[in-house]
Amino acid sequence: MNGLILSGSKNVFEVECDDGYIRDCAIKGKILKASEGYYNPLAPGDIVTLDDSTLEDDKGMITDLVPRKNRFVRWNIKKKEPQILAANLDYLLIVTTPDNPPFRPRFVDRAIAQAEYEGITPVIVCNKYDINAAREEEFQDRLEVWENAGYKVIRSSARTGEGMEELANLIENHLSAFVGQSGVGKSSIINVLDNTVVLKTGSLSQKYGKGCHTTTKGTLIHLQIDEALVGGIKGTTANIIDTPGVRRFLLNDISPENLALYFREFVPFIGKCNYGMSCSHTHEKGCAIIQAVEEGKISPLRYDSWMRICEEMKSGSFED
Ligand SMILES: Nc1nc2c(ncn2[C@@H]2O[C@H](COP(=O)(O)OP(=O)(O)OP(=O)(O)O)[C@@H](O)[C@H]2O)c(=O)[nH]1
Ligand SMILES: [Zn+2]
Repeated sequence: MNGLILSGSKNVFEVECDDGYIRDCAIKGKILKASEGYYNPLAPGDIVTLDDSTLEDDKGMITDLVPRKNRFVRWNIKKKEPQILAANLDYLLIVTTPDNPPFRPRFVDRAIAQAEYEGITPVIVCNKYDINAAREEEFQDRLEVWENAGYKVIRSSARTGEGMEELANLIENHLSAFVGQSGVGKSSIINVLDNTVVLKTGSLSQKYGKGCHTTTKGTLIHLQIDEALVGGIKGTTANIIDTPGVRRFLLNDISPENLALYFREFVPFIGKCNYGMSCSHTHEKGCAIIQAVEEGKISPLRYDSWMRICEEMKSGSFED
């Protein structure tokens, strides 16, 4: 039988099995090959195979991992290992705010780059759009820069409901993961999309005798989207992985030399510099990327962001 990983830590995983039961499962025998070198072997969104012969009503053993479509990974600076936050995603919803917590465009740019690297579609959800700081020019400019580069930006407020229909229509029938700093409003958004979710997770925990909803680990949640958000249609669902709020988001598996490949609007110019692929795009004469910045084809804000992320990767020191 197969199952879907809802949550888990290093050893025990909550698996929603094809027969509808949710079981606590450990991995049978050695670690899974596909996950060697990672902090966690499995993540919410993973599909696994269970050992039929040892299956109990509430327990089981994981024998295999069904190959992933993609996975969203971050470098876990404390554990010094890459950490898989979610697997098999359709969208990565990068939640940010104009203020409170402070706007961190580079957090968003890093998350976009990592999503591009993994082949996941990133979407920027600018929550708390109701607050005054959202009116500031610098902030508005950034949102436009992302839009001009080809990314979808949803201006949302869990407080006023703005943008919630747009978000609901995007995520319906898909699997998406939220990433963002702590306090940007991920849980609040989920509660607006489905105001029964708290109740539902509560009864689920009760049924299985444990409190499974902590914010320290990612959890896959089945949403029944509020019908008012989807044109009055009942029974619209979406799957969401709520990842723990992170203060910093560090890139994994991407080198400073390759970073430009994951800045979408840089790609048409890569390889066209006078020094070809050995160009560092920082000072060289005849650099196609610098020229694109000068001609307004690449935003100076994104170029600056790219340069700072390159520098922090080389130096190993991170500001925000
Ligand atoms: N003004 C305003 N406040 C909001 C909005 N969304 C959330 N908040 C507030 O922001 C605070 C943090 O919201 P949460 O939903 O707990 O944030 P979170 O991203 O889930 O935080 P973590 O669980 O720590 O990762 C709460 O006090 C919310 O009431 C919004 O759209 N506008
Ligand atoms: Zn160049």
